[in-house]
Amino acid sequence: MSLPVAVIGATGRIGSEAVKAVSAAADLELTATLNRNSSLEELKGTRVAVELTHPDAVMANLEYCVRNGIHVVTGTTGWTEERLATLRGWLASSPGVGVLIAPNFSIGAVLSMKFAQQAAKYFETVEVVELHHNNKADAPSGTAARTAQLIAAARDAAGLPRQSDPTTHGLPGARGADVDGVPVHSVRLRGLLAHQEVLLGDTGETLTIRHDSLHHSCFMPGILLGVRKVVETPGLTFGLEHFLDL
Ligand SMILES: NC(=O)C1=CN([C@@H]2O[C@H](COP(=O)(O)OP(=O)(O)OC[C@H]3O[C@@H](n4cnc5c(N)ncnc54)[C@H](OP(=O)(O)O)[C@@H]3O)[C@@H](O)[C@H]2O)C=CC1
Ligand SMILES: O=C(O)C1=N[C@H](C(=O)O)C[C@H](O)C1
Repeated sequence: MSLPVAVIGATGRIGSEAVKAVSAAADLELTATLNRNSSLEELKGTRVAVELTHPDAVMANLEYCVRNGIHVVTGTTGWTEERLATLRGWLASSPGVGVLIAPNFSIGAVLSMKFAQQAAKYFETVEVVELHHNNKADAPSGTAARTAQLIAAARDAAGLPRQSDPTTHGLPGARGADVDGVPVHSVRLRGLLAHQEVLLGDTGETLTIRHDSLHHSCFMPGILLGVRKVVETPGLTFGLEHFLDL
């Protein structure tokens, strides 16, 4: 029997690709496609909602799904500790429901985050540069924020001090956003999709870990994996790496 799956944000750049991917999967049945004007009542009969909308919309969508026993796979950005705590509260009242939040569904991007995490303790300095299309609502990207958090945690665990910044003269923003002590720089450019470089430097050498998403199809294997796994994984899973054998 196929698994009933809906896509919320089905008219969007990634959502429209997800509609095609779910439709093409023999073990999944596309039951509903929702956009900004849809009623969440259309999710009736759905077991997994793929949620790909906007930081302003994601919380209401997740609250409805969790309260109605619908598992969720979301890639929407804008997560804060406060939002995660609210979501955990809803999940505590619906213990059988699973939610996967994936800052990035692309396998290459997940690997690049892992590699950055592994390299972090060997370099005194590290900065993240993310580059995206010019219609993106959030900065830094969810992937860059997560990458910086993972790097910072790895540095802390290894006993490395916070990086010092010698800048005494500069314009606001010139050194990027500070994510747990890691500078993150955001570029928005027509023609790009999603790209990231982690730059690590120490005496006499640098290491650059770069990932490029060239088409939204790169996110689909991760979304489909998430849909199949989330039904058997109650509670909150943060990061696709937990569903991969890394
Ligand atoms: N985790 C990952 O791997 C990836 C995550 N993303 C994230 O996914 C999200 C969507 O990205 P993208 O597809 O580029 O965005 P788009 O703007 O192209 O699409 C957004 C979709 O969400 C709907 N939407 C927007 N606002 C609302 C709202 N207030 N209520 C309900 N629905 C709404 C839109 O409907 P309508 O057409 O009616 O406006 C549209 O279907 C972003 O947060 C992005 O960062 C993107 C790519 C990969
Ligand atoms: O908005 C996008 O396009 C993307 N958003 C996600 C993010 O913020 O990290 C994932 C990927 O970078 C594409």
